[in-house]
Amino acid sequence: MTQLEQIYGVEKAGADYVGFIFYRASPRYVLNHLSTFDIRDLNVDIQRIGVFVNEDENEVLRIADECDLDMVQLHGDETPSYCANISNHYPVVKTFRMLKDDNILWKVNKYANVSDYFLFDTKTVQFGGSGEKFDWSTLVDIDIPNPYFLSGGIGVDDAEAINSFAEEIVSKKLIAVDINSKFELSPGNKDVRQVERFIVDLKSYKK
Ligand SMILES: O=C(O)c1ccccc1NCC(=O)[C@H](O)[C@H](O)COP(=O)(O)O
Repeated sequence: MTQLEQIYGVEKAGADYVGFIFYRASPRYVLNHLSTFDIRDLNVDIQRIGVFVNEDENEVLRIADECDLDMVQLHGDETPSYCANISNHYPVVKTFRMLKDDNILWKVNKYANVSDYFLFDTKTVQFGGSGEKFDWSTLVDIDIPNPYFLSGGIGVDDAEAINSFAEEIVSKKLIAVDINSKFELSPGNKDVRQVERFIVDLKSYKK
């Protein structure tokens, strides 16, 4: 998210989290649009997640403090000891950027005790926000140790497939669906009406 009005819009639509990209190379780099104090002073009842890519640890903590973030999402090649240091201060969402034949458990197990949540995304040179679909069927039958976010190219027409995935045993630990570029008019400019429609489609499953 990069625009205050849209943050209030997605909160009203029922989103549980909003994400802010603190990676300078991203077209969604939030500090080109909002200040850390804008983020801190948001009057929302919604969790604020800061997304970082291979950032200096002290800088992550400085920004998280200044914005009063609720969680830190580590979307690069951060090591388990890096995650452990950050998780002494903030809940950590560790992202795994997956290739088709990756051994998922081998990748995630060493992060189980040093992060609170996992997030599965597609591996691309952009790190994130690529719109490339992650094949979540690769998670079925795997005993994922931590609660996780599903991500990677999710669009408004995926609600039905996600609702089916939610029937799988592996989805017991699925806590949220992370949406991004497929809900944009341009990078960082969200289509709030599409977000509303998607949330209605997902919540109709929950009822
Ligand atoms: O969105 C970005 O520009 C970005 C850049 C670098 C690291 C992470 C980034 N986004 C983080 C996310 O969690 C995205 O929502 C996730 O990659 C999925 O994006 P999309 O494939 O566009 O749905």
